[in-house]
Amino acid sequence: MSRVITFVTGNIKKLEEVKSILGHNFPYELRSEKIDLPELQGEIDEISRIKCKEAAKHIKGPVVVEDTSLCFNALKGLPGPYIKWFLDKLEPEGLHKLLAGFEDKSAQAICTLAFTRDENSEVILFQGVTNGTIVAPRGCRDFGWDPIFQPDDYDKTYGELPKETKNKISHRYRAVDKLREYFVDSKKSSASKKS
Ligand SMILES: O=c1nc[nH]c2c1ncn2[C@H]1C[C@H](O)[C@@H](COP(=O)(O)OP(=O)(O)OP(=O)(O)O)O1
Ligand SMILES: [Mg+2]
Repeated sequence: MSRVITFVTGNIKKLEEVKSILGHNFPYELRSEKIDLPELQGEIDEISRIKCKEAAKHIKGPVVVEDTSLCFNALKGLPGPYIKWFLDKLEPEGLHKLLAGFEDKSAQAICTLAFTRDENSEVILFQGVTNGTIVAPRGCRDFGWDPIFQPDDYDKTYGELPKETKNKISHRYRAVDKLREYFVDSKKSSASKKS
């Protein structure tokens, strides 16, 4: 496989986090391309697979895409993959208020990375989940719903935690770590085949 993988995303904050989590310990060059890909309705895995195929059609080479869901347990997993549209209209305050009538404020942040070599290859998914609680907004408002998501075992929201801490425990960290492992291992086995 060529040494370049293109990360197709319209979200600069995601890109920053993925690059910082990957660090220098990744055997491929990650380039980014900003394309607003269609995201169909459906289940998380299916949305990611189709988004990835779409990206591969544009790039004509190895691509990775990312889709982030925020699932409220009291709402049986909604907003889930539709979090972007809920956030745009309701802002973090309104998202928190959605749960006003419910005792259960627990939620799951889910990052799904989808990789394919090209349009006709299979799509491989790497998923990371971080459990937490939805709270009234606190902290930095730079990135999406960070101010209302308080990960389990922490008394601060993603928006209050230092970036380095978020990047060690986040849904994105857990997904990127699986992807890195996959590529580091596949690099090792192709190197050993050559020798
Ligand atoms: O760690 C995060 N902390 C807080 N907010 C976050 C995070 N990660 C994604 N988000 C927001 C961005 C978007 O409002 C929605 C996911 O939607 P999602 O379609 O995956 O992202 P997007 O459209 O911004 O970028 P892309 O071009 O990669 O699809 O949640
Ligand atoms: Mg999107």
